[in-house]
Amino acid sequence: MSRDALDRLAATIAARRGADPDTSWTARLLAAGPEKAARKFAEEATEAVIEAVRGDRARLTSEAADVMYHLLVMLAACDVTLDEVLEELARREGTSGIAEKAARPAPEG
Ligand SMILES: N=c1c2ncn([C@@H]3O[C@H](COP(=O)(O)OP(=O)(O)OP(=O)(O)O)[C@@H](O)[C@H]3O)c2ncn1[C@@H]1O[C@H](COP(=O)(O)O)[C@@H](O)[C@H]1O
Repeated sequence: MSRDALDRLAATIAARRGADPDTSWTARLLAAGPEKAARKFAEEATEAVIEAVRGDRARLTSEAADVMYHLLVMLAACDVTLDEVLEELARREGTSGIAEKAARPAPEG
């Protein structure tokens, strides 16, 4: 999926806020709140993990698409934009993963 396609999907998800939950899965998830979206993301991630461990490439590809879609819905439910996530990835470019981990903000609460 190109960056354009990812942007279009994020825009579609944002536009579904307040849409009819009977006709839009995205609207249904957003109306249910961040916890539902987060649980659905975790469920889809687990399904992707299972396919990765099983080594089923085609099913992993399909589950990974579900994961990416549900990640975007969870971010939207939490008012975090795709641009913010991509900016964070860009900020990390060229730094080692070990140094980056040490510099991460501590979790709130
Ligand atoms: N990429 C997706 C996408 N991937 C998965 N899903 C939906 O995610 C849902 C969850 O899948 P499950 O198999 O877990 O469904 P389920 O078991 O019935 O759900 P639960 O009972 O567990 O809650 C299904 O209804 C899938 O259709 C998606 N729904 C929407 N999109 C994209 O979002 C756009 C807008 O969709 P709507 O909001 O539905 O108009 C679409 O055009 C697509 O581009």
